[in-house]
Amino acid sequence: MTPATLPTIAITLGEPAGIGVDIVLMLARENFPLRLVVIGSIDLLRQRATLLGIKVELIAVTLQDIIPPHCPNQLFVINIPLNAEVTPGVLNPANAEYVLNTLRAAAIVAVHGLFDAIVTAPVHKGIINAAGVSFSGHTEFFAALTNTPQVVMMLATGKLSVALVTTHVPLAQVSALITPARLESVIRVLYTDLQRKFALNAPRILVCGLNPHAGENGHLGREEMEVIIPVLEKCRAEGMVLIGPVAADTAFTDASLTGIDAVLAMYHDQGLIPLKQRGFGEAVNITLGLPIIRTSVDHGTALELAGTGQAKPNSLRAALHSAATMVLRQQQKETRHAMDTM
Ligand SMILES: NC(=O)c1ccc[n+]([C@@H]2O[C@H](COP(=O)([O-])OP(=O)(O)OC[C@H]3O[C@@H](n4cnc5c(N)ncnc54)[C@H](O)[C@@H]3O)[C@@H](O)[C@H]2O)c1
Ligand SMILES: N[C@H](C(=O)O)[C@H](O)COP(=O)(O)O
Repeated sequence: MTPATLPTIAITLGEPAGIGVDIVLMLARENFPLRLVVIGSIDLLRQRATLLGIKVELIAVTLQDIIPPHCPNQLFVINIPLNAEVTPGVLNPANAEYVLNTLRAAAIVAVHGLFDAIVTAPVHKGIINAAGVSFSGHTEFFAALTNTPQVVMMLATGKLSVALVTTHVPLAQVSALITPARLESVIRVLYTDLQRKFALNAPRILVCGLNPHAGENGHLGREEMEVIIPVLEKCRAEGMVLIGPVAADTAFTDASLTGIDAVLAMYHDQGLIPLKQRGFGEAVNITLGLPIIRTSVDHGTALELAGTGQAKPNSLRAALHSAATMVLRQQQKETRHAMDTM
């Protein structure tokens, strides 16, 4: 790979009192073939680097600057100033707007093609809401910012990829949200992005039921018969390979997962408990359906570890790698397309 084709990736620091800052600094020590730009507070990076004893050169850049390939112990930073001083581990609603500003800046640069992808460090949903801003997650925030009607949250580790029909909603609302229209559009986004972003020509998707034993023919719940089965039949008629709805309790056994490219779970914990059981700390969160490439870590802000040096950067490393792979795949596809049309 020549330097000219290296992906340029923007990485947001997330909640300033959390471990996002720590793991970005830890990763900066490593060598990887990318151009990396951190979007966040340069003062915060400096203070946390001192606390952790990490020697790193922090270089402020603007959108006009050309970003060189990453060198260990060096970070290029688009500085977004904090609103208040930060104590590691201590949340402060005064910095909620700072966090949102980093996300807005990242989305803008990615949408305008200045950077190839965004990787996000974890934010604290509760403190943003406590500051008076309704916020349920990056997934929904980036969907709204980019006017994307349907996005899909998918987490992946090793050979297991799990996508969700509903995301950050109270459990009591899940059933009402599983409508034929939502399920069909989630399946279409998942299917298309598995093809586009993961180079799977004919993805095989295992679909979980909502109820115990996938409803037991309507005796334990009717969502399978009234919503899930009709939608699967409609999509199958177009050639999609959709298996299910299967009982979710055995959907994640090795036998059930054989030959499966992704599992579609009906709600957050149905899918993410087995996924994180398998690979917590190593998995990647990918937002499908967006006009930009966005990945993230599989963990939260771990406030108790901020500034201690105990946080592990593995999921962040995996998120960077996954974003870079998708960028390179897209570049190759565009090159092939350009050559085909010459
Ligand atoms: N991508 C994101 O922005 C994201 C993802 C998940 C959770 N969150 C948010 O994070 C906040 C805290 O969530 P939580 O407490 O449920 O989960 P958490 O992931 O922060 O912590 C769960 C456990 O895992 C440990 N842990 C987490 N990351 C680690 C790492 N990199 N290295 C070592 N140990 C690690 C923590 O110490 C804790 O014991 C919540 O506001 C939640 O919404 C954000
Ligand atoms: N649901 C995710 C998880 O459990 O890892 C997490 O909350 C992050 O979601 P966003 O990427 O939407 O912030």
